[in-house]
Amino acid sequence: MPDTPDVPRPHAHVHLGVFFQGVNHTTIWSDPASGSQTDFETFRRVAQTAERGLFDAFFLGEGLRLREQNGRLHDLDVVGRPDAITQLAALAAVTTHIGLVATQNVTYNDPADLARRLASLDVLSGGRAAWNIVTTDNAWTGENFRRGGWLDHSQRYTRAAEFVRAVQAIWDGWDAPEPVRATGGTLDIEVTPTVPRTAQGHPVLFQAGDSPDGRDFAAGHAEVIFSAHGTDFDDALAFATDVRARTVAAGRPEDDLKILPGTQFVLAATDAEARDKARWVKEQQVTPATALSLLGQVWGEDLSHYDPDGPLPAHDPVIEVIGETRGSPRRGKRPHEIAQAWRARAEAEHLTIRQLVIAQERERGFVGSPSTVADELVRWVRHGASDGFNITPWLVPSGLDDVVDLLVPALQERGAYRTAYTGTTLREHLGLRAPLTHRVAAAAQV
Ligand SMILES: Cc1cc2nc3c(=O)[nH]c(=O)nc-3n(C[C@H](O)[C@H](O)[C@H](O)COP(=O)(O)O)c2cc1C
Repeated sequence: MPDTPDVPRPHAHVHLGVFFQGVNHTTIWSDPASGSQTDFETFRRVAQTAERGLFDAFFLGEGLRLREQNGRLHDLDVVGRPDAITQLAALAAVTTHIGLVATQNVTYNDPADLARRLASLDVLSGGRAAWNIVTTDNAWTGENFRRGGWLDHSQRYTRAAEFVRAVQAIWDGWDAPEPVRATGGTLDIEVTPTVPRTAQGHPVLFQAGDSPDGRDFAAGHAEVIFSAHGTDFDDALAFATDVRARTVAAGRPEDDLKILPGTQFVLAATDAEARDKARWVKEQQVTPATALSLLGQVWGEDLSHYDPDGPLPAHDPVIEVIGETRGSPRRGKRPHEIAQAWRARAEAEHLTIRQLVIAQERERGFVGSPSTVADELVRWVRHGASDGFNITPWLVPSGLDDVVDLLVPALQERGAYRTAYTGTTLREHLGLRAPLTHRVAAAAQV
């Protein structure tokens, strides 16, 4: 790619992570080749494949309580996933370079405990750990914890900032003469650090949360932002531009915060074949049970006795608003309006329940031959729409094989992907500077 102002980052490389989604219907769990979402063998194969592909990181989300709909579990197709830090500790033993990212929330954890567990993972993995900081957007998780309930949106980010400052102080305070004291509206603690400093200073800080408060929090504290802007270039560029402006406003260089959107790749020998495959993937993702479960969220009742290959319910939804707190991506929206639009579409296009739910599924990610997708990824990073991608394979554990065997070489041919790991820590893989608190401390000493 030529060195022109039209290409603002002509030498930028693509960073890749793999997002193992333990629940949700992005992964096809019904395929005969699918592994179990709780079996270590599935995690091991995905992590080792990603490491073979020289990925920066293996990434796990977190859910401390199963999703519910009208008092019933409604995780789609599979239910339950093991604790992230425990899984990653096991993976540290069977990998050598890949970063290990644990999503952990700040609403229900405690800083001293979480600082210790994350630092332990970082020490034991030789500086490969990261913490994806989330606030958790549902109330029912709070019922699991002694504080009960949850915090409202702005309080969650106040708590997040106090929590992260406390954790960093604990990590940085390892050799300090006095215990670390951290106070604020949501905490008041005095901690003697228990784990030595790590090979990368301290774990890398990721963040996932998309509101203005969430973006400001990332701009102030995080080193990588995991976003949901991973399908449309213009949308991703607008997000990246906004986040970089916030990073500069927080007094940091704009490239201090790397942007890795979650996304999905469907690859085949030709673009046309990939489009056919993408249609098939979408159909497999929405199983009959998933179609009825997603429909039930809109109607506000259990519709599992309906025929997924039959028409939509003739009656209206039994709720006025889709519950804020029960794990629906359409939460807060008006079910009567959605039902009306869905019925109209089903009638006009002669769609059954399942066909309609499939048609309503949003596009996710990139579809094409390895060379088409590689060109597109290079365009994204070299035009600043992201620094790379956090890929959710649609099948585990084998769904990453073609990415590593076909897409990675295509990126390497374009000079946009490493050909070997040059460092050992996740901070080095991502090209990050020293932790922010270390730089601030060093500047204060000059
Ligand atoms: C891409 C992305 C991934 C997320 N992953 C998780 C997760 O694994 N566990 C969790 O509890 N919350 C997760 N969240 C939710 C956030 O923690 C946050 O509670 C939610 O986005 C609401 O905050 P916001 O209004 O700032 O976006 C995620 C959010 C985003 C945008």
